Amino acid sequence: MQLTDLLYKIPLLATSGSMNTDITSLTMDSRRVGPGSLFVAVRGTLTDGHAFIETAVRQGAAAILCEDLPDNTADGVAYVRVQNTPHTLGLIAAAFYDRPSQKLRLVGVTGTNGKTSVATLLFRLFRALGYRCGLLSTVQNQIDDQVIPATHTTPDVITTNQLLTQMLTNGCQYVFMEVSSHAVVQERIAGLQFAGGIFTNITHDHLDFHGTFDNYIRAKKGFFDQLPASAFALTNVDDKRGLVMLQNTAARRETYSLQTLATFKGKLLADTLFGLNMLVDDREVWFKLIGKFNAYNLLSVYGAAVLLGEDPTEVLTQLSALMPPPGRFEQVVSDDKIVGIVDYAHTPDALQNVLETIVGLRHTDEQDYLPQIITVVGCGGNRDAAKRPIMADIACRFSNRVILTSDNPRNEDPMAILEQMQAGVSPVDFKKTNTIEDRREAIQRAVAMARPHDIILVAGKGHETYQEINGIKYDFDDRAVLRDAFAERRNQ
Ligand SMILES: CC(=O)N[C@H]1[C@@H](OP(=O)(O)OP(=O)(O)OC[C@H]2O[C@@H](n3ccc(=O)[nH]c3=O)[C@H](O)[C@@H]2O)O[C@H](CO)[C@@H](O)[C@@H]1O[C@H](C)C(=O)N[C@@H](C)C(=O)N[C@H](CCC(=O)O)C(=O)O
Ligand SMILES: Nc1ncnc2c1ncn2[C@@H]1O[C@H](COP(=O)(O)OP(=O)(O)OP(=O)(O)O)[C@@H](O)[C@H]1O
Ligand SMILES: N[C@H](CCC[C@H](N)C(=O)O)C(=O)O
Ligand SMILES: [Mg+2]
Repeated sequence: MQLTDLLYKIPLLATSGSMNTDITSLTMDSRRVGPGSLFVAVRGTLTDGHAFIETAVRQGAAAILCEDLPDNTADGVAYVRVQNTPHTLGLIAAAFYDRPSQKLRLVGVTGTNGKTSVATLLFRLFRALGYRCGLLSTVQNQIDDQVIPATHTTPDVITTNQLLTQMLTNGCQYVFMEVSSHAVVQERIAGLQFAGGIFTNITHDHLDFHGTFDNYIRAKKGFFDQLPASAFALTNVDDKRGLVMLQNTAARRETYSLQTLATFKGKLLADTLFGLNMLVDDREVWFKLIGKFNAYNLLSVYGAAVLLGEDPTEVLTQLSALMPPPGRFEQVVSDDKIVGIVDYAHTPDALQNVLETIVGLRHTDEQDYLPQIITVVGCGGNRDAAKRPIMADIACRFSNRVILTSDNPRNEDPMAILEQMQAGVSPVDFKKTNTIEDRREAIQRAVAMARPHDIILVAGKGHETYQEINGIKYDFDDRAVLRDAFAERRNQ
């Protein structure tokens, strides 16, 4: 495609070289530049892509898109200066791939917690309703049955356009994707046309990246600000910031709630270890998911499906048969009835929700013995440090025993992270905590201390199948470790 076609309608600040150059690939990473590439220089958090313009030229780049032109330009290479390269990249990627997002119905889900759950449920629901579908999520990307590993919650905008193109080729009519706050700020959704947007909730997370909670709210709201008038914007009005999200959107405003008047109204009747019983728009339904937070997730999925034109009764029938996504309240039960729960709760709010759910379920158990709750939890390295003491405190408040351990230390010292977690534990709670840096040992210890009917929550990693330490991802799966520990207990 010619550079001039890619730049159609894009405000240019300066150009040099021929705009009729043929562009055969797009990239924002100099290491991927080849002959015919358009290299887009993006200022990142670690380095500045502008520093790699010369490298890109040496590797055969046909054109450079940047915010600052280099002092020396090379002959035969086109240079284009724009105000905002990541945003422009989104527009160019859409043009380069012939606007796949406009040819199918793309629905985005944003919020601190619940994005994967809602996007995955929508994907499974629409497949059950007979459509071919695509999914872009933290756990994995999917084109019908074909699984494509995911590296981010929201891929970069080039990858997204490539995947959408593949989805179109495979006949997908609907695509459901998670929209992380990082992605909004880094313009990873620029140029995508959404048919709908869903807001789940907003609580403490990622303050390392956004700086303040207000910036974090603004980032999430940025998704709704860019929705077109043809889209729907479906928000959770029970969340304090639910309506703020829709303040400036051009999209049709719709709401869901378990507490007040809304377009889609739910009422929780029962929350058990076997599932949720709810009234959804006055119809009584049993779902296989557990926990009040999932009542919200289900209600938003139902609302979105109805807004996309599906029959409410059919939607509820199919939805009631769906299982939770991997690593979300996933149960591993021992022969002697210790209940292991692996959950991706990696924020204070998620941890509290899951533990409140477990406390509630525990009381429904008809044993003489009140089961104990043992929580194994850690916090990721190179991520929001402010949540560490808070999560440790929450774990203690809702559990009988807590084992603090590692969760993807990345490039940080695991013991330093654990000390920051310990700082959140009150002196009274301290005696119920242990700190075991090695996550496998921590889970084994929890299993050793449990009695039949006790509940072990292993929080933070959910579906993850690795533990990342100093840039290396070692095989690690909470579910497998729990299963092994249960098997060992049986053999003793
Ligand atoms: C903090 C963050 O979001 N970082 C992302 C960002 O990296 P960055 O801004 O630090 O990039 P950089 O390394 O400074 O490089 C700047 C530019 O120079 C380019 N470069 C760099 C080196 C080189 O030799 N040549 C070159 O051209 C890079 O390709 C980049 O375009 O842009 C990169 C390229 O797209 C991403 O891979 C990277 O994700 C990192 C790996 C990451 O861990 N991100 C997490 C925090 C994230 O995005 N998480 C959210 C989910 C959060 C949630 O739970 O809600 C997600 O959407 O996954
Ligand atoms: N609607 C919700 N409200 C609060 N907590 C939730 C909700 N849905 C799920 N959770 C909790 O948050 C955890 C993560 O859920 P999920 O993976 O769906 O969120 P996410 O927004 O995709 O997370 P990420 O930002 O890592 O992509 C779950 O394991 C559960 O503990
Ligand atoms: N999407 C989140 C996932 C965190 C999961 C947790 N296991 C961790 O590694 O901190 C992030 O990248 O911040
Ligand atoms: Mg997710």
